[in-house]
Amino acid sequence: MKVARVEDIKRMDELASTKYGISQEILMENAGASVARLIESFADASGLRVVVVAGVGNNGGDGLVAARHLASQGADVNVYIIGDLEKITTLARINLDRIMRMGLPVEHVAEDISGLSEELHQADVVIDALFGIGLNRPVSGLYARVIDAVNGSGSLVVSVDIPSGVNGDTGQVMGVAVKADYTVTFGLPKPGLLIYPGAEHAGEIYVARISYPIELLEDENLVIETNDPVQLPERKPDTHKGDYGKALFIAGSRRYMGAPLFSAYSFLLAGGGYSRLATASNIVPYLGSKASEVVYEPLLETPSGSISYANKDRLLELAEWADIVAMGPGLTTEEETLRLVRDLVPLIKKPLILDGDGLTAVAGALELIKKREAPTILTPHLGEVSRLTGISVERIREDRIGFLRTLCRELNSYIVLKGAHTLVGTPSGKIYVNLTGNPGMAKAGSGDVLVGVIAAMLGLGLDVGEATRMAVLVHGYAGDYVASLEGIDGVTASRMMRVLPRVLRELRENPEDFYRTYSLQTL
Ligand SMILES: NC(=O)C1=CN([C@@H]2O[C@H](COP(=O)(O)OP(=O)(O)OC[C@H]3O[C@@H](n4cnc5c(N)ncnc54)[C@H](O)[C@@H]3O)[C@@H](O)[C@H]2O)[C@@H](O)CC1
Ligand SMILES: [K+]
Repeated sequence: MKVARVEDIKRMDELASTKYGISQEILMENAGASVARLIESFADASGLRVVVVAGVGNNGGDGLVAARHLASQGADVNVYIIGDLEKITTLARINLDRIMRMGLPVEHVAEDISGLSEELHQADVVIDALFGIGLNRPVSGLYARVIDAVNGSGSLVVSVDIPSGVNGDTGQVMGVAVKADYTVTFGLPKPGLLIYPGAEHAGEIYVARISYPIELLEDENLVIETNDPVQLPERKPDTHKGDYGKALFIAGSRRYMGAPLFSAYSFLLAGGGYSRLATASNIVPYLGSKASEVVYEPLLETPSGSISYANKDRLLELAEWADIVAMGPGLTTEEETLRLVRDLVPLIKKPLILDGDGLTAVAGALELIKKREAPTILTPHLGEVSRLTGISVERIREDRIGFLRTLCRELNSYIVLKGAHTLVGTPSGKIYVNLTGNPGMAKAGSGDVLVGVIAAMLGLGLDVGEATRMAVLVHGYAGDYVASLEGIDGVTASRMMRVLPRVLRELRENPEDFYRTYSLQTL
């Protein structure tokens, strides 16, 4: 499903009216009605005690429409307007007038919120229509007190479009924000509902289409979407291992034996054809006993046991042989090895996945990546991308999507920005918000599995963008599967690796299950 930023919604809104004659008033009516419909789907409206907390913008207008619909179903609705009535929008004013003529109790709250607080406690359902995507500054004063009162009410909270106080584009909490049980969002989901901390405030998300034409909902200009599965290429009968990718992993050291194993073996378990692991010679016997399907290339070591610079020419030869190269897992940060990585990056003419210590190697030398002609895939978490770019984690968090779009273009790379939720960006400026995965995966080794899965998806024949995002989806799905078996604390790289084949089979044979679990619900 596409995801709409505030600027996208404004464009859709404009087009709905100019191109299709669907006025803002119709959209507001549908929006408010959909909120009422959701509430009616889980509670009998008759006698239901509903409190609507409305601002003076169009988000408040939606709340007033919901109030009217619920009242006409017999609900006991109380409306509180918060904000400067001089600034009320035309449509909110029209809808305020309607409910006043219907005799609904409406109170304007200017300072004292004790009456409102009392009502909030008594309510069965609170409709949060204070701010929507028009929020443009931090919340303070009366508004902050009202939001605190909503959060402290203990009543069920339904947010209109987005929890008030959450930034629609970035998911940042602008001072304080409503914690909703449900959010009904209009047209398309907003990035702020999918990115943390906004995602945590949104509760269960419902998308109400409010009669936007499909053409607008699927517009090519919408650059963000949820990461939905792409079709996995079939394994045809008349094929051999070379048809599923020849992958070269440059990984590992005497200190890190798991990382190379997880990468090189996950490649095979996720469907890849030929896995070759170039690694510190001392650890090859151990790795061979763990994964004998992998082909090993024992490399010369530095005295401390990481891959030495002397292997450069041999590694370039191997890269010539390979279809895909992955470099980084468990390499250590020994300067000699990092120098080797830096020198190899621009010379490798194949799609290159750079992870972990491979990313550390190029921090401060990003021109090496820019120079590459073959595709580059980077898989940093927030800390690594901060080191890579010199931009602080806090700054990146303020607008992950905007940051990632810029970086992908600047580095001409596909970038997986790990975290909740993981984002995948492409050089052309597309962003995919991944919805699989869980906090149990925040554990050593997890990223190494991802490297192998990306290589496998390339090996299966997906293009680079599809392979990267499908790998992220599969990886998270595997983490969720293990969590369902072992509990969230029991998610480990080796368990995830072992369930990769099952996850792929599910996606091939039973994709409906994926959609049932991960799709946003529509109203
Ligand atoms: N554009 C669309 O396609 C549709 C929009 N609709 C609704 O319209 C909403 C957007 O409406 P608006 O643009 O009027 O904006 P909002 O209703 O979200 O809020 C804007 C109002 O809040 C004030 N405000 C912003 N930040 C504040 C802060 N921190 N403290 C105090 N006041 C603050 C603004 O000055 C303005 O008065 C959407 O979220 C949605 O609920 C729906 O009616 C359906 C269609
Ligand atoms: K809201």
